[in-house]
Amino acid sequence: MKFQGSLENLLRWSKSHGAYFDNVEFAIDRDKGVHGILKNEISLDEPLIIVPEAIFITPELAKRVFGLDNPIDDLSLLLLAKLKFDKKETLIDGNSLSKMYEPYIAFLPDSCLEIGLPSFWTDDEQELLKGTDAYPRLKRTREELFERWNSLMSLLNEQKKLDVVMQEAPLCENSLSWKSFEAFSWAYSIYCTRAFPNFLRKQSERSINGGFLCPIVDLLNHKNGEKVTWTCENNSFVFKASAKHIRSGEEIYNNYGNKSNTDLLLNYGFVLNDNESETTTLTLKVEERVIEAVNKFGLKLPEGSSANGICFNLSLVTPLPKDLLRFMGFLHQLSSEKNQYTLRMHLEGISRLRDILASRIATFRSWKVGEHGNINKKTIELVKRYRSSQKSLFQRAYELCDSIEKSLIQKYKPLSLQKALKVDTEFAQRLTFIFGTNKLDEIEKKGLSDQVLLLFIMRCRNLRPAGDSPLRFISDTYENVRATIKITKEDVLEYSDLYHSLFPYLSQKIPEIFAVGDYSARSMIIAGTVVDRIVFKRKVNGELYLLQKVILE
Ligand SMILES: C[S@@+](CC[C@H](N)C(=O)[O-])C[C@H]1O[C@@H](n2cnc3c(N)ncnc32)[C@H](O)[C@@H]1O
Repeated sequence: MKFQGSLENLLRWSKSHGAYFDNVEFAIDRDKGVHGILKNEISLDEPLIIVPEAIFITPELAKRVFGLDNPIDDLSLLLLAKLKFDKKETLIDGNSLSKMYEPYIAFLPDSCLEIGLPSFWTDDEQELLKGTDAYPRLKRTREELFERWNSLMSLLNEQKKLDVVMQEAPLCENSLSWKSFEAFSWAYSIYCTRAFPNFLRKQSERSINGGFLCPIVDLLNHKNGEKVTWTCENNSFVFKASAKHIRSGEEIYNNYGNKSNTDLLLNYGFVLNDNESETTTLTLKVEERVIEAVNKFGLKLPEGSSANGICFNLSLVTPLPKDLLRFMGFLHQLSSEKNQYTLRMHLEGISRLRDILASRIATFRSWKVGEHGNINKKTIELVKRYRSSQKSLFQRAYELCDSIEKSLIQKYKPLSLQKALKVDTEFAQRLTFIFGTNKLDEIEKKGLSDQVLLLFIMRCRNLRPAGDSPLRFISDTYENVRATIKITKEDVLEYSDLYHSLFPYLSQKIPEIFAVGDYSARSMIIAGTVVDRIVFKRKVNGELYLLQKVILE
């Protein structure tokens, strides 16, 4: 952290070039670093900070120094690295830029380590992020930066051998060569954490995604949702904050854009507690043919979806996107539901999604910091906060699965097996004889629910319920399956043991039920398909439902 002296020096320097911030005081503390505090309350449209263009560091300046025109940010980074690390003065039209910017450069954090972007953490520290959204992105950043630096060096005819080793955490000591990858990494970290978008200065060039450095305004910390305005007028950067909510003595925040903790962590090296803009990614993998079928079915998948992964974005506002729910439902479509999206698919999809979310949460819960390794304590704390905010989002999505499932059950009121058995008390009473209990929860605990369902479905068919009976749709579904099913050898093998464990024993012991109608092995196989088509098990309480086909919009 910088000392008060270098901050005062910077403030004096900026004022001598015409910067204005009379109602702002800048302070340094251990947790917040440098930050701005409101000295006097002012009216809403009064600027808090004005910085003249003369002290910006811009791509145009870099272009003039190097006499090159390409690529926009990389030359700016090189200029910054030159201003900090080059022992020789950087001159422009005979004037020394090094002297001009000395108070600003001297104030900036000295090393990548101090700036703290995860891309420059030690390998052991980076491993702490494994399994989060940040991990693959931070690996890419470092590699891309290395490529950018390499091409810049070729441009300057300074081509380094490609086997230059990327150091674990570039040290950025003052003795570094200004053209080194380490110096470039330092400049990148400074730009990443402090630069403003170029299009603010050149409104006509919105496509320019590079940045410029604007001293003083870059001393303000960030808060999501803070109402601030940035404008470039009369050759100056004008910063206004909605000072309505700020009292004198309180911190003035900037707003770097409402960002998720992954973005804040990777680009600024911190995270926010209770971040309202938090997002996370749920990546699901399916085969290419499934993706084709999903597209054909007309479901929208996130951009870039492929067999390598479909990345659904979960946010605090929308923890469970509709497209994700539909996709999960589609994965459980049966051939009898071709071109349809049914309540059963929807419930089954939600239930499976809940399992996936539960396993993500369990992975977050079981995460532990290894005992050894080159790891800074502050980094551990930061990663813990980041992981905890990501876990909360998965947790929220998980809880939402439960509440959506509950409201669907309340809305469509499907027939529970419990209720269905009340319609056929004769069958229900025999359950104690067959399974040792007629309590469904005990039967479920013994893992015998499937047998109850098969027997009950065969029974429903043999009962031939009347048109207005709540059990009628079960026998209708049975008939439907019977008319179309093609029984294979595998089906016979699958049900053989179970069938012979129950029959002819049941037909002999309870003939009033199991000797009336068709209780053949074939009938059990048909009932098995009926179970697939109509049964839904609510995992929260183990309750079994028999669903009539409901097609959802
Ligand atoms: C533009 S600078 C702001 C001034 C900075 N505090 C300093 O000491 O120079 C951005 C850096 O400030 C820190 N920062 C900004 N907002 C923060 C916040 N809300 N919580 C923690 N750190 C923050 C981060 O290190 C970030 O990379």
